[in-house]
Amino acid sequence: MKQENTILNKVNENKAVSSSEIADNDFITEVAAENKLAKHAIQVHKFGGSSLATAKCIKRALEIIRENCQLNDIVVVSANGKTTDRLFALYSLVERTIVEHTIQKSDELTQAIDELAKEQAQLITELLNANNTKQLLLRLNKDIEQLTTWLTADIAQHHNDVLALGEVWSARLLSALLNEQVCPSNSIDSRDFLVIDNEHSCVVDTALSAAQLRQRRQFGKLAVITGYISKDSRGKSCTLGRNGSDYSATIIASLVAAGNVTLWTDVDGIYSADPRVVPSARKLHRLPNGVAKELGRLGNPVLHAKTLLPLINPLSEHHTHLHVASSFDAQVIGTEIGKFGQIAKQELSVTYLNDLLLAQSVSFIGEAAAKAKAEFSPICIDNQKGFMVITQGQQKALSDWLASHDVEITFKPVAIIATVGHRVAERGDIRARFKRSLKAAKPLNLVGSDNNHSVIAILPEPCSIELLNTVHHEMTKDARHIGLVVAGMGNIGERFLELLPAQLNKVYALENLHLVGLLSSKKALINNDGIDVTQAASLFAQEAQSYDHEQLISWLTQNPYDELIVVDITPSEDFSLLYEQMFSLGVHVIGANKWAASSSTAHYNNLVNTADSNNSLCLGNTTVGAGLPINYAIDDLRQSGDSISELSGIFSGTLSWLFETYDGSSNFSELLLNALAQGITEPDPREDLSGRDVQRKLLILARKAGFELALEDIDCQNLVPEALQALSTNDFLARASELDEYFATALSEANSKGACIRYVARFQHNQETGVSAKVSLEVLPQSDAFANLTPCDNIFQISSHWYQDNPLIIRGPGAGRDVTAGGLHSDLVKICQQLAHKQSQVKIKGIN
Ligand SMILES: NC(=O)C1=CN([C@@H]2O[C@H](COP(=O)(O)OP(=O)(O)OC[C@H]3O[C@@H](n4cnc5c(N)ncnc54)[C@H](O)[C@@H]3O)[C@@H](O)[C@H]2O)C=CC1
Ligand SMILES: N[C@@H](CC=O)C(=O)O
Repeated sequence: MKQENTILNKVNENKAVSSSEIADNDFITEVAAENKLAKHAIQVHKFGGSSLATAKCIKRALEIIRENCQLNDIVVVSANGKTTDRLFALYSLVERTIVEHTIQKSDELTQAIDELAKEQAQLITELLNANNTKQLLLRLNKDIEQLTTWLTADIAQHHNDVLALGEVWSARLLSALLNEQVCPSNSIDSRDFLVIDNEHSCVVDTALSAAQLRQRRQFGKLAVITGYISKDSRGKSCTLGRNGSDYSATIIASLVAAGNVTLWTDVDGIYSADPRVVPSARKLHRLPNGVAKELGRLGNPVLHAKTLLPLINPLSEHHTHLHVASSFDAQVIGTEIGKFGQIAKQELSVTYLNDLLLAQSVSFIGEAAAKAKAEFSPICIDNQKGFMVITQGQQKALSDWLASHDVEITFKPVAIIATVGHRVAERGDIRARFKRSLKAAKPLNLVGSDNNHSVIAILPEPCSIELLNTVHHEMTKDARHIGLVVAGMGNIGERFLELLPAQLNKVYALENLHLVGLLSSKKALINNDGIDVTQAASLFAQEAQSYDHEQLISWLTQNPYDELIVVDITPSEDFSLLYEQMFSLGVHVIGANKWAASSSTAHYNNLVNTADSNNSLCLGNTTVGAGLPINYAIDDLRQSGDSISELSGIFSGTLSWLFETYDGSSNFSELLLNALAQGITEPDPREDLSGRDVQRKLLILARKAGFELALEDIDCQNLVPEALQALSTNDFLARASELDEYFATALSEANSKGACIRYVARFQHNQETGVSAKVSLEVLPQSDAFANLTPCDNIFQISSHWYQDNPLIIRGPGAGRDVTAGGLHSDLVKICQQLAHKQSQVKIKGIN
């Protein structure tokens, strides 16, 4: 942020521009719209041709700009839709006309120019108000006259001037529309500042270009700059070649040291293989710079190696992140390219190139190979075996070059398929897996790239879609990255985190799980590169920052993982109210928190439906019985076709401990404080004593058993006297001795009958009488199954169609740090196992 501010100041210092320059470069509308832009960080946004193809697309781009830009940002545009192709076609037509001397072709030319002009005019009239339409149509007519002159009089001189018109029109139109509807804006022709040495090497004169750009930008106006074009030092128009607009955007970003470049395009990110032909391709949310560059070099359809060049400067302190996002669905998170840590470095992808040549010569062996490499930048080279792989377009130049050295060369048609990832060529396991997956294709050779970010297999035949799918499957089958966020770092949360490192080491299903977020009620530590699990608590203590729920949801929306699991170990109703948003984002939730599962019927049903419709998984086994498998047992009976008629037992570890231990020898309140200190009560022990905790648990189990019930349908005996109910937790604890008399009396009355007191939950369903449910203090004979538990144990008794005469009983510790944290880990493993079988769903707007 600091850096961005510095740059803004520099731009402002240099804002002195002569009035004639403004008039030349600025489209002035009668009243500029007041600034309605939302964000505040320097960014470059580039819109590709498909994102500006129609009036509808342009309006969508306008919306994206409104939501994502500030005035000092820069918008770079390609020509609208297929305008550049049409300009190319015009040029070729003229060339043919000249060669063939045909009059007929010149009619065709006039018609083609008319069509092009009409198309532009239509965009202008559809989008702009009457006055701006008039002005832009006048300028378009002038350009068309100029185009006709170039094409008919001096064509050879003006090849690039002709091609440049597409971007000029596009920038002018978007800038005018912004002026009308969003913010003050000016369009800039990049030939007015961007200077390169020549079209072939495209080396930018950085100092001159940056200085000229500073002069062209106007303070308080959003600059819309033409992509694709530039000029050489003699002032001649140049283009930046295929996908030149992306390259323009990154050059411009480097000139202004922008923090971000977003390429708004028709696909929603970079995938682990071309998703048009590999249905199981996964979106790569974060790609390290070097890996992205290698992908571009080896045929990725979205990325081009040149695009990344201006952003990768190992000597520079400044790092610009590149995003690829879909202008057709701006809410979908795309791919971010930049400097990332370990998780992003584990990503693997597969790419291929057909129609290549394997060139063999002694000139490619040993030290001599270096010259050939410098001259031709081959796709790969093996200087031991003396071959390199080049494009067909390089064949003639390479033959000529070797002929001049009087050396022989042979060429053989080949294709390549490569696995790309951070330093994969150094990893024996990946090479071996890649080799195995290629067995049927009989590769001629396997070569590691110079930067080690790819292993390239040279194929004797073109790479088939089938082979691409097979290799992709093998290389990425276990590569789903799962992010883990832990909310609540109290009694149970702390233990959960202590157990995490060992779990990650020994449980295979957790292989791709990364701890990425820790939350308490006030602070959050989020790290997309992963939090060291062995130091989670201390890192949280040192680095966590204040946050609010809006920020949390915004991060959850943008999270870069294939799957995200939130483990809710809070007692907070507020936090449980976020579940619906989490589910609608496809986030999975594991809860020890009972609020959501025992909320109102409408809210609960809505949560279940939202989770279902978004394929979100939700497990909450520890909400009842801590680690005991009671939720699972009920689920299993129900899913297997059994029907449950009765559920009863001791559902509270706290109350079990208290009543099993309480024999009158010490005060009830002393035991209560003792239980609190052991961590077996709820954070506020009145949640236990009021019966509410047991009431919630009975509701959760009854719902699991398939009954539609609400909390109010369960009678609940509150053991907290009215006078203590409304106090703060601390005040309640200070006055806990006021509980003693009631329990002393209840105990002595029960004992006088040879009985004991226990807090019992009972649910019954009967065809005739319907449902009855209550939680209360009962006097039980000492021989009762619920009367003789180890303190803190829970007991669950289930009667069902299958368990009629002899009920199913589950008994064991129902509260406590270890068993609850263990139960949460068990849920975590289950979710990860289920996610391992989940197919990723590829979403590509604009392609399918
Ligand atoms: N203690 C036990 O044996 C069992 C507890 N549970 C449940 O586990 C949960 C946690 O219990 P304990 O660890 O004993 O509580 P605790 O009070 O020791 O810890 C709760 C933690 O949650 C955090 N927190 C509170 N509100 C939050 C919010 N809105 N966002 C993020 N963090 C928030 C607090 O900062 C605190 O670190 C409770 O819901 C409890 O019912 C479930 C089964 C057994
Ligand atoms: N206080 C609860 C803890 C778990 O939910 C209990 O006693 O069971």
